[in-house]
Amino acid sequence: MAIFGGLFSKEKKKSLDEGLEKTKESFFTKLGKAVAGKSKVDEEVLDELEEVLITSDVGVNTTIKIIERIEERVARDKYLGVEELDRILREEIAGLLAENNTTDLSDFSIPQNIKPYVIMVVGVNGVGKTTTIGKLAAQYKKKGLNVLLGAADTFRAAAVDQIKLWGERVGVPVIAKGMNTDPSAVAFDAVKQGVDEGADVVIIDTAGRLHTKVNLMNELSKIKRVMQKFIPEAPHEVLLVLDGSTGQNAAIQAREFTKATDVSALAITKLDGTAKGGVVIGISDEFKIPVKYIGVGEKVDDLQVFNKMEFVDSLFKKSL
Ligand SMILES: Nc1nc2c(ncn2[C@@H]2O[C@H](COP(=O)(O)OP(=O)(O)OP(=O)(O)O)[C@@H](O)[C@H]2O)c(=O)[nH]1
Repeated sequence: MAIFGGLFSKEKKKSLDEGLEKTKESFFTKLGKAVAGKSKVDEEVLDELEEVLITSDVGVNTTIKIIERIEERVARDKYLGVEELDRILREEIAGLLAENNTTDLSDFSIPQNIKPYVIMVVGVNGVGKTTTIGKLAAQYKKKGLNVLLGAADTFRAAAVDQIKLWGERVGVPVIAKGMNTDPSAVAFDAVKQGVDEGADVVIIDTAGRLHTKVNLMNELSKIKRVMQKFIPEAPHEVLLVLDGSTGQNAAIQAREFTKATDVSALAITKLDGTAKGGVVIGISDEFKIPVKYIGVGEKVDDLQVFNKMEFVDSLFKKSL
């Protein structure tokens, strides 16, 4: 597979620790300030900790849960030294995420008994949808799967060009009809071709117009209806892409989208360039939909399969 010699970087793959560097740095700086000069975890320290979690984009509801758990521990253990706060916080966050019964993927895999496995990708403009599709296609291709992409984001000419470019880079066919064509017609053709040619995975890009607009939701419903003419169960996955660097905005988008369409998986991108990575904790806690992927860079191999415990471990590992 010569193409991957050039496609996947020869440099050492970016680790999760590297990807979360900014989040970690900011989090521990704030935490350090919060406990400076204190010896035990008391109400004042907990108030400061609450502030640290909220300003780290963990989200209000998840922050309250974490603080309540630590309060219970303080009440139980009577005395907790501030030097234990890191460990306790890590345990409580890990415990909280473990209670969300979503299953983490172990690698980039798709169910073996579904062919083609149809993934419809949704999300607002600029969150990294097309990039995520390209990265996913590359991972599936690397596994020897036949992938086909559908350029159903026909709202902007650049979106069609961008996905075509990814198709060329990765070496997978792209079904496109150009700008302003009917997105459901593109989805129809992509799924039909996927079936005709025995593709393993069909990934459909969709327009990222404002999720509050009823017409976008109608459009997504139409795309679904049309592909269901070929495969009644399609799409097998609706992947919502969120931009992690927008912090709480990403959580708001997740709420809006999940109300409007049956999202079945989440991808949170751009964690490398931000100190707002705490948003992943809030989103993993709040939604019963699995966070399947996280983006930690622009390169093709900077998409990682999300693992809750690895994420928490990495967040609390202080140095690289
Ligand atoms: N640093 C970083 N940049 C990313 C990541 N994922 C995507 N990007 C960048 O984010 C920008 C937007 O990504 P696109 O894939 O064009 O986003 P989109 O949602 O398809 O946007 P539209 O095509 O405008 O709808 C691009 O410059 C990507 O390279 C990531 O994980 N880390």
